[in-house]
Amino acid sequence: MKIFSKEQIYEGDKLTTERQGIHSTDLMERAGEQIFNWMHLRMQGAQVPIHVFCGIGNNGGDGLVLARHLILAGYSVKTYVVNYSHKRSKDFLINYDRIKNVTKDWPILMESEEDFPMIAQDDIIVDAVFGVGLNRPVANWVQALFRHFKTSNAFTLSIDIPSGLYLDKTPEHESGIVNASYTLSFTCPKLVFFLPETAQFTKQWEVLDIGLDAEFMQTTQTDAVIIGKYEVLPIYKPRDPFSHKGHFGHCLVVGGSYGKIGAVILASRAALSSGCGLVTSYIPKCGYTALQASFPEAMVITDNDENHITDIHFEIAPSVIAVGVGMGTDYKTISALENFLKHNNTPLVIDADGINILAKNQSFLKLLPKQTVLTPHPKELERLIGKWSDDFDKLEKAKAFSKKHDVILVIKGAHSITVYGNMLYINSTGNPGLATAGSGDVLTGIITGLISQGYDALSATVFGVYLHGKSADIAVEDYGYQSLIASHVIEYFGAAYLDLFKQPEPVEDNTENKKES
Ligand SMILES: NC(=O)C1=CN([C@@H]2O[C@H](COP(=O)(O)OP(=O)(O)OC[C@H]3O[C@@H](n4cnc5c(N)ncnc54)[C@H](OP(=O)(O)O)[C@@H]3O)[C@@H](O)[C@H]2O)[C@@H](O)CC1
Ligand SMILES: [K+]
Repeated sequence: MKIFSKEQIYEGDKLTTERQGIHSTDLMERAGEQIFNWMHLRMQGAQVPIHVFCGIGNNGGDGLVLARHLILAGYSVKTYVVNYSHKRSKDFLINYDRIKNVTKDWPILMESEEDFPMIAQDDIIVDAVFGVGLNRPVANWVQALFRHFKTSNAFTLSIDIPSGLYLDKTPEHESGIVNASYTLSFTCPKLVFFLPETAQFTKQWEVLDIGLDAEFMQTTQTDAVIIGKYEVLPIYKPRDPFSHKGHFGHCLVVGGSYGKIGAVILASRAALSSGCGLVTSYIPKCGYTALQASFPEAMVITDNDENHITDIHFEIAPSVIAVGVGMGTDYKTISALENFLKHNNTPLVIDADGINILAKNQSFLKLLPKQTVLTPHPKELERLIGKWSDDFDKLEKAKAFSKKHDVILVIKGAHSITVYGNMLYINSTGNPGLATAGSGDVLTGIITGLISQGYDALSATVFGVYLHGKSADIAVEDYGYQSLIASHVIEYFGAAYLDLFKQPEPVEDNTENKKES
């Protein structure tokens, strides 16, 4: 699913009215009606007090349309205008008149804290104060209103975006943002729903289709995409019934150190379970028995050193090499990595201490083959690209780093984001159960295994991140968040692959994107 920019949203709006021969007020009517239908389906006429807070722009206009429909359907509604500016939008004013014609009274005007109404815990708040048009800090009294929403503990439904969130930057003050229980977003989800600093402001979200022009939706290129089943299905390579293991490549996993051989076992098993033909693990001597005993499908090459990788030298011709899991940053390992990189032309996936070594020795970066995949967690990313001031700055720095070194970066997190050049691929699968030892090693193995099967590095990364999360989503049904461990994620890969061909999820459902409340 595409994530449109602010400019693209306004452009889509304009094109739709032109091409469908409708007025912008009609589009607003559709938007408000969609929200009404969503609420009506769930509330079935229940007489719960609903407080609809409207701004003075088009987000407020949506709120007025909704309030009118709710009133006409017999709900108990109070409508407020949060009068933060006198510059009212044209479509707001049209709907301001329309609601007056229905209620024979103007909505309640709010201009300061004295105007705040009582809101009981069992009431419903509709937040139509600011939409995507927010472009400067929210006035203090409006921030106080948002705090008033929060302290009421009432269910808060935000229209399009929780008010106070910008589309393209991190807000100045956390207290100036509505804490939405649910957000109904038009046309596409917003990037801020996926970033660590702002994701917390909506517990769940859903996209409502307001019928924007189909050609615009299909042909507009966006620089951010959400990766769900529909996006990965075209990537999937079906198996030829006459294929044999030689067709799916040979992965070499280099890593491990005394006490951290398990990381290599996990990555190697994950590579094989993701479908590669052969796996060889390259480890210090101390891990030989553990690896052979726990993972008999692997072949093993040992370093001359007992406890560390000190030389990366082999006679085989792998199709892809993973480096770094459990490897440590011993000075002999650093020099082994440098020598290896100087001679290597095979595609690489680098994780964990491999990334830490690159971060401290940035001259090694120019030795990487094109489209090397790096899978840092946030701390490793910071070491690699430097500190960032906020999430948007982080993404800009990651893009610049990716372009400069021609690498694919996976920013691991609740919504892992693959960055390549200017593009962001935001993963929709995964759950808090993945915050557990070894889950990163498993991801490294999957991506490596997919590259060895002939997926290009970017497709392998995007698909690998998706499968990793999907496998955890299926496994968590059996283990719960607390008991899920990295090995389970490997065991459930099969189910994750099979899930690709289950009945496709309906677009409205979006269950992959709903967070735990
Ligand atoms: N295609 C779609 O998706 C559709 C979208 N629709 C809806 O339109 C919404 C966008 O509406 P919008 O452009 O009128 O902006 P909105 O957020 O209502 O803000 C209003 C104005 O407030 C101002 N302002 C900004 N910051 C401020 C501040 N801190 N304090 C005070 N004032 C501030 C700023 O005006 P300015 O003063 O800068 O000229 C801004 O324009 C969108 O989210 C969706 O709900 C649907 O109706 C139909 C189809
Ligand atoms: K809003």
